Amino acid sequence: MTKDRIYLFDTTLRDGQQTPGIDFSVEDKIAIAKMLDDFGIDYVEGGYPGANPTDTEFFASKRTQNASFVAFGMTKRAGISASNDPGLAGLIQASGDAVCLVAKSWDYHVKVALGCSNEENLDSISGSVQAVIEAGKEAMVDCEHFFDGYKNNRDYALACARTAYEAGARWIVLCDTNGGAQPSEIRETIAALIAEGIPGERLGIHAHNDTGQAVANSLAAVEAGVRQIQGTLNGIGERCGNANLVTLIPTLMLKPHFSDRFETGISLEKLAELTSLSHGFDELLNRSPAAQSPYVGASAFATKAGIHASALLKDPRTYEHVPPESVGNFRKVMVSDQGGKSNFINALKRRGIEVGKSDPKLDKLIAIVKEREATGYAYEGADASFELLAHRTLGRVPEFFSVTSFRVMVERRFNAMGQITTVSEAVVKLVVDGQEMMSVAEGHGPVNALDIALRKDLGVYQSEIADLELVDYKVRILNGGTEAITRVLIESADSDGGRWWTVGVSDNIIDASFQALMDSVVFKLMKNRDLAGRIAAE
Ligand SMILES: CC(=O)SCCNC(=O)CCNC(=O)[C@H](O)C(C)(C)COP(=O)(O)OP(=O)(O)OC[C@H]1O[C@@H](n2cnc3c(N)ncnc32)[C@H](O)[C@@H]1OP(=O)(O)O
Ligand SMILES: CC(=O)C(=O)O
Repeated sequence: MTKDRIYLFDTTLRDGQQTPGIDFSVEDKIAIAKMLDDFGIDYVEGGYPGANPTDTEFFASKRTQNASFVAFGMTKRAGISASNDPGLAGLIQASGDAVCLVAKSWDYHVKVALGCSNEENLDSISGSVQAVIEAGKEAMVDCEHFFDGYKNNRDYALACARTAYEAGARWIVLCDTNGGAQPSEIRETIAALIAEGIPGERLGIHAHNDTGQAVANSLAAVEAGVRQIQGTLNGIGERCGNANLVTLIPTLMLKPHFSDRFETGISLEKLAELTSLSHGFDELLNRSPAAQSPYVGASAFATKAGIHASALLKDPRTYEHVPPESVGNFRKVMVSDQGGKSNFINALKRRGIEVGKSDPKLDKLIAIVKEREATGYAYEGADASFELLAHRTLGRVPEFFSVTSFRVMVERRFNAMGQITTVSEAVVKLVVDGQEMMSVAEGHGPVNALDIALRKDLGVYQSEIADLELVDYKVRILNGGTEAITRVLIESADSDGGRWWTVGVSDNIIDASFQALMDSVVFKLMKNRDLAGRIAAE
């Protein structure tokens, strides 16, 4: 059976740019356009040339090799011809293969926002589309507020779509601009439009997520007959965002309900890069990927529940709707107080630690983890501390060094210039190879001072930890008040590209930090000896 082609249109660089808090530079835009182009997106909408210096510079040359490069802008103003409208001229002259024109399709907006007659708006649509086509470019029209317009004045909304179609627009894109439409309304409206003679292969959908249904509305539109979907990476966009292409693409490609009938321009090999595309984009935005994102989140294929882990290990299909590797993600069976033996055996096996299901040491490890989690530890986010605990319980951690005591002082005083200054100093006493040593250090804060002192002189091990770096430090107060229990999580990295998390818990923040720092250093020494850190994918 031949499949219908679904065209994917990305508006990350245009509607995504309208997200509060997001402001791309030209360099960002170049990098994102390349990511989208390499991935196999059909249309990359780059922005609004002429609206601001960034977009104008971005459109100085074509920024995609395979994807169609699209300039966005509004239809010509009423009362002037297309050739006399400087805004439209700027769009047409900008580098790019296509122009996407935003046009009013709700008569209320024509009256209130444009202040012209309904006929003048229709004339702006046809005149602008014709001007784009005459310039040798593909024209498409984003019918703004189409679904609201259809509810309020069906005939006028249809007239706008028909005018764009008859003027030769390749795509007439139906926009749920305010994001309030429901899937059933989308389906019914599109069916009516197709019944009026505008074919589905010329229709697109642009859905906003104000009721959390942008993806559902886009899929409903496809079921109703549209063949172009507009959306953004990770669902960014104005207000609550746009339809998330990172969710839509795997649904179209992996769910038989869609994949039996439709195909996209993306290969299955590229689909396996989806998680890296999504996370790479978050990296560029300087934000952490959302753990619960469908398909690509760190939790998308994770389980803490013992019953789930047990079944997953027998056959992953028991608790997975698609194979994680199909989207470049991976299965994660975590250890926590929600886990049973299967979680632990699997987590240990991944780290190269074999233990039998009936080994009493396994029961002991599970009991320790559950007991510690009850007091505030969280091993699911502290892989290295879990691994060390497992090695210790199974009796396999060398005694590299021991800390006999530490002391941390924080002093607030006036400096020589008479300004108030806060100084942190730490003293650590430890025994390495039978030799007692003492290190003193000052730091930006008490934890920093302690870290520097601990790692200042580790005797024979000093050169081994030279490339150890602390890259993140998180503190969580587990119950209120100044005598609260504190959980500290530390992320460490080394020059091999290794990254690991350690945890400490105490009613004293310095003590909690010390535990996490100690685990980090010991883990590094174990890792250097290939005794830890050999984590295999599940
Ligand atoms: C639903 C959407 O997401 S549509 C995209 C929205 N995105 C943006 O607006 C981002 C980029 N926009 C901009 O930088 C500016 O709006 C510009 C540069 C395009 C225009 O700036 P200005 O000329 O100062 O106009 P301003 O932004 O104040 O108002 C928009 C004008 O366009 C008119 N207009 C709006 N939509 C259309 C349309 N589809 N066709 C013709 N004219 C339109 C409005 O009536 C208004 O005209 P007025 O100034 O005579 O009242
Ligand atoms: C065009 C557009 O972004 C909208 O109508 O939402």
